[in-house]
Amino acid sequence: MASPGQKVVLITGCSSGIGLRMAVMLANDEQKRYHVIATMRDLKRKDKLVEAAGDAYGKTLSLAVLDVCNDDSVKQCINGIKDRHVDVLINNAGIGLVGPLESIPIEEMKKVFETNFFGVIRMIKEVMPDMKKRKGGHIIVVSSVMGLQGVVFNDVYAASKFAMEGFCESLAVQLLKFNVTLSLIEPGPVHTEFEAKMIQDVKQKEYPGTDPDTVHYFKNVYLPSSVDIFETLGQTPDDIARCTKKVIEASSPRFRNLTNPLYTPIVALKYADETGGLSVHAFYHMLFNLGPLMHVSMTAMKYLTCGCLRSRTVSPN
Ligand SMILES: NC(=O)C1=CN([C@@H]2O[C@H](COP(=O)(O)OP(=O)(O)OC[C@H]3O[C@@H](n4cnc5c(N)ncnc54)[C@H](OP(=O)(O)O)[C@@H]3O)[C@@H](O)[C@H]2O)C=CC1
Ligand SMILES: CC1=C(/C=C/C(C)=C/C=C/C(C)=C/C=O)C(C)(C)CCC1
Repeated sequence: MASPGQKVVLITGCSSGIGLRMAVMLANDEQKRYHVIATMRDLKRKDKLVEAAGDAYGKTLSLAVLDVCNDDSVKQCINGIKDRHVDVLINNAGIGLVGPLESIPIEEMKKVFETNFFGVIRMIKEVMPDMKKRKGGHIIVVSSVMGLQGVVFNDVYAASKFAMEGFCESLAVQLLKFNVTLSLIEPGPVHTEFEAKMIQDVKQKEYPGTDPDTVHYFKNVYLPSSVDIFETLGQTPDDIARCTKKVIEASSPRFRNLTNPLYTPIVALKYADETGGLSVHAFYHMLFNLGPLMHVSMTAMKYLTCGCLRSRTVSPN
């Protein structure tokens, strides 16, 4: 239970990756300002978190079951908290989906929206009314740079994060009236199970219903570039946890928080040309023309800082 003066922080998806490191970092705050309720859908996966939390486990960190896709699970978890009082809600749970669109069953796409979009909404709907009543609270949503700029072969995942961005932009204005803050965390590539699951998934899949050219572009052009981007620009889950802690502790937290300055130019491109042509053609050129010749991430960085970018990207060829 939280001690007087401690903020109650509830985090979703703490069995691995970013959620796990956020829980550990906040629970080990030197000034003991937080009581962390680290949630996961399956407590059988708790060992890594418990080990990483060390002495904080059972003191400033407690565990609870929560599946963001299940109404009853969300209600039960929040009802189990003293006075249903959550000061900071961190919506972190999420799943990826990558591959040629033709090969992905609609059911799999719905699972992505059910987790990344409706999962967050389900959490906010449960916690927000109490925050509004108390005239205080902070809702954090782990979105992604792919919520701001789409990436080839990540069509549905990017769409789920774009949906989240629109939802949050709309809700943030109303919440301000109730002194409730809403912040988005926008990580670029991060080394977690998310990346490992993607690589594992790709190895197993056959891509039925997809023409050989598309499979070739996905496997032999996109994937090596993606691996290269992760290697060159990838952050650690601790980087994201540190950034999120700063957002929680800021006197006036920003609405959008990009975590990776190296990735920022890739996102900024769309704001340089409102027609959208610049980013579509720049990414085409980087992937299909420059990518196979050298490391795409190095090329991307040089390319994006080049003054003649616009004239080089009006035509894809
Ligand atoms: N890694 C990256 O490159 C980036 C990740 N992000 C975002 O960061 C967030 C965390 O991902 P990351 O740590 O990288 O990936 P991980 O796969 O390591 O962690 C995802 C977590 O979400 C949990 N989860 C999935 N579905 C549910 C559910 N229905 N209910 C509760 N928990 C669930 C997983 O639990 P379980 O163990 O049960 O599967 C796991 O704990 C996601 O929202 C992701 O979109 C954003 C930008 C980049
Ligand atoms: C291939 C490729 C790209 C890949 C970007 C990737 C792979 C980003 C991954 C982001 C993640 C994993 C976000 C998670 O939410 C760029 C840079 C757009 C440039 C064009 C070619």
